Formats: sequence, structure tokens, C-alpha cells
Amino acid sequence: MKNGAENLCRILENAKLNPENVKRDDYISWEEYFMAVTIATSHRSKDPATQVGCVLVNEDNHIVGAGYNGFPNGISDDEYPWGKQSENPLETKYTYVVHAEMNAIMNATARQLKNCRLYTTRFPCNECAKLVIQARIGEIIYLDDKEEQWQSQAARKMFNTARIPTRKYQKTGRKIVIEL
Ligand SMILES: Nc1ccn([C@H]2C[C@H](O)[C@@H](COP(=O)(O)O)O2)c(=O)n1
Ligand SMILES: [Zn+2]
Repeated sequence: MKNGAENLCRILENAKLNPENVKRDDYISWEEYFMAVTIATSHRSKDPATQVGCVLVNEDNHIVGAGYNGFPNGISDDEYPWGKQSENPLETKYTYVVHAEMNAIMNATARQLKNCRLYTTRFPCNECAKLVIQARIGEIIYLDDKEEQWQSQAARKMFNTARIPTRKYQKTGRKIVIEL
């Protein structure tokens, strides 16, 4: 019996020494993973000037919603305007585009978005902030913020009042290459 136990210990020790039996340690973190999916989601946007992605993650680290900026379902990307500058609001994208955060919330598979984390490549605008607060989303993690824009300032003001924390994603410098 003693020899059996000794043999088993030796086998286990040898196994640990074999790298094929030990998990890799260079996997990406949850934060890197969710922001990578958020950035990848933005690549579906047809907006020629600005592509925004957004991902909703619940308390179990499950992705429950994702979206990017685009026109509503059935509104042709080829017939509606993608321009930014016009005296006539009917001729600019802003009048029609659904923001990435709005699409992520609307696409959410989970009925309950309460306390989910919202990852986004661009800090939410005031209109998205209203939906985020109403959906009781728990935290905003963003890549970039156009702080000079009043829409961003209004959103931040509402998040502060609603006590929804926001934080800027801290880049790790890691790069991944995805060949599609
Ligand atoms: N938090 C945000 C802010 C903006 N967007 C979308 C709306 C437009 O498609 C584009 C912004 O246009 P720009 O003036 O930067 O060319 O980004 C969003 O989805 N979420
Ligand atoms: Zn918005």
C-alpha cells in the first residue's frame, strides 16, 4: 500500500512538471475580454465617422447584451444619411441613429439588467444615460469620453445623481490579433 501511495505521489509530481498538464497563465483578464468584445462589436457599425460598441455583463460575468450604433431595424443603411453637417436635421445621421448603448439594452437577453456592468467604447450620451438608469444598470466602464460635449456632461451629471459609478477602462497594452 505504501509503495502505491508513493507511486501515485511520484506520478502527480511528474505530471505537474509537464507543462502540457498545467493551465496556461497568459490568458486575458475578464476586463480585457469584455472590452475586446466591446471593441469587436463596434466593427459592425456602418457609421463612416464613428463606430461605437457596447456590451452588457451581469454579476455572473455573462454577456447578456451587445450593440453598436446604427439605424433602427428596417431603416436602410444605404438610403438614410450618414452625414454630420447639414442645416437640415433630416439630412444628418444624428436624427436617426440608435446609439450602441440603446441597442445593447434593447438586444439584452436578460429581462433583468439590474446591476449589470455596461462596457462601451464611448462614454454614454444623455439619452442613453436615461435608459441606463431606468434599466438599473450598476456600473459603466468606458474606453473614451468626449468630455467637452454637453451630452457627455449631462450623462455624467445624471449618473452621479443616480449614484451609478463610472470608470475609464485602463489599457493593459496587450494586443490580440483575430484573423477572420
Ligand atoms: N455614447 C455614444 C455616443 C455616440 N454614439 C454614436 C452616434 C453616432 O452614430 C456616432 C457619433 O457621431 P460623431 O459625431 O462622433 O461622428 O456615435 C453612440 O452610439 N454612443
Ligand atoms: Zn447615446
